[in-house]
Amino acid sequence: MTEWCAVCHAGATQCCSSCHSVFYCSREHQKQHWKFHKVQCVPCKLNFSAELGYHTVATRDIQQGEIILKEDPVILGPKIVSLPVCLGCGRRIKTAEGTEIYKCSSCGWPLCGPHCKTSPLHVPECNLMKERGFHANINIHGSKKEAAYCSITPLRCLLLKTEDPNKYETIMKLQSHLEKRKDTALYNVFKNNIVGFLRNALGMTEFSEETILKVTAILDTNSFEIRRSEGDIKIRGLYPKAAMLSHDCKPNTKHTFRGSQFTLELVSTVPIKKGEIICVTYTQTLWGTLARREHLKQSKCFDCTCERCSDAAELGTYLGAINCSQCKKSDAKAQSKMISTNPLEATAPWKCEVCSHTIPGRQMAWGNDAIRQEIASLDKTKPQVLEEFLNKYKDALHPTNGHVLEVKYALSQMYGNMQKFLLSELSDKLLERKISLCTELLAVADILDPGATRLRGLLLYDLQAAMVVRAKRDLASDKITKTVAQDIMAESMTLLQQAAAILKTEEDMAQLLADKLANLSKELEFE
Ligand SMILES: C[S@@+](CC[C@H](N)C(=O)[O-])C[C@H]1O[C@@H](n2cnc3c(N)ncnc32)[C@H](O)[C@@H]1O
Repeated sequence: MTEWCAVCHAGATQCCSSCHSVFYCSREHQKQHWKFHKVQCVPCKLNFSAELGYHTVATRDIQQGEIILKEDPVILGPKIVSLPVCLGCGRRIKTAEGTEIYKCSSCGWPLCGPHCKTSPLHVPECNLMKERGFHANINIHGSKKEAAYCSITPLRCLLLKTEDPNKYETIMKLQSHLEKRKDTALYNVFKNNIVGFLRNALGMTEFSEETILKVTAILDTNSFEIRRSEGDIKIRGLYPKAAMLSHDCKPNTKHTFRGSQFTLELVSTVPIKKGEIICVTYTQTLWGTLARREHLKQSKCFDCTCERCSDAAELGTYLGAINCSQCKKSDAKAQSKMISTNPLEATAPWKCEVCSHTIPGRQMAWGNDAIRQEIASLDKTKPQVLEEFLNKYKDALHPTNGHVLEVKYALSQMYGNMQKFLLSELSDKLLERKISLCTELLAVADILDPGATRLRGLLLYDLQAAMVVRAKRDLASDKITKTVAQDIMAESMTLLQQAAAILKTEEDMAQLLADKLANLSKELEFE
């Protein structure tokens, strides 16, 4: 196929080596065009299909760990249901016993302090509320989520209509699924509180109920959740280019949010071939298919049919599986697994792979909900509570069932990291437990969240740290020779280097890992 020069439209002989999607007749024209092209130069392009709608595909082979896209948000704001956050910077507002929280003197919304009053994020809404005579009266109670925040991000989008019409138009072009959402129980609630607040309390009658609900639905369909442990931030943002990424339950990218602008950085976690779809996950990797598909249907209005969802064994991980109660009666050792007879149909019966015992799909869904609620109610500060949970369900749930993995992951993070369970203070038994938890979780992550993913990075980091402590103890008690200890230390160094390569894009981990690598290098030099 003939390509044409982006500058003079003559037949082109060369293309941009970075994105492979713009062509030139000569080096001179490529140089001339760079000042326009550099802002659009990404190794991906937009495609459309009946199944996915708009989605993004690679325009050249992309290596693992490459930055594919950097994008600033067009809007940032609180989530629909949010813990109290500062409307100036997005940080969590914490209330200490007996202390007053700071509130904006103009509009009454909680802020970190006077400096956040003039934040560009907050000024437009603050001016509007002041102008319309609205003063918020929010009482913050500890860590209770506040429904009042639900209107703020839609309000910020609507204010762009006059402040920045181009951004407003970009937002309004995004997919909303409004027709599917409109008559749901959730959107009936939004009619009262978001539409009611904006039109009645703020007098924004220039925006119809339909437009306000559309903006709300666009946010629900396209927002990225922004989590940052540093600064305790959990808000949402709209990134129109990144919003074109489709979902897959085994994604090939990860993303982080950098700096005070919350710039989204999309990084490939595995090598991606030219023409392949570049995807993210809109849900949780360690959830089973029933839970993931239900979440995607509710929040993003589609039925996921990806390779993982279509496979009852979840690519061999058996993440949704339970143990068969009938088989166990005849053979206590058998771990016969029950999996769905049709994973793309939530009500399909589940069947034992060995004895054909079946249970209705609805019963599985109830069981999963009950266990999810039980996990939510567990005291996550006490490892023994989580160990008791695992013990209680060891006969019923398969060892790699998503509920079990969620609790095992929490335990792997507690052992070695929390007060009274610091790595150097762990008993030999608990140290062994930490190593086996990390190893088990890594085996699943290697399949479902492979490559340079945060989950694998954190697990590799934790695993190597525990291996180093165990090797030192074993050497001190003459259980192993110095040569064996050195081999283990070298293996740990390899794991740490892998973790560092994966987590170097994570702002909160980069420095910690650099220090760790330096320390371990010194230890490796030991006699
Ligand atoms: C953030 S938007 C992505 C852009 C969207 N495809 C468009 O055309 O504007 C999310 C929506 O894309 C569609 N989508 C994304 N991933 C999908 C998938 N794996 N299967 C089916 N639809 C998908 C769904 O309609 C979903 O609500």
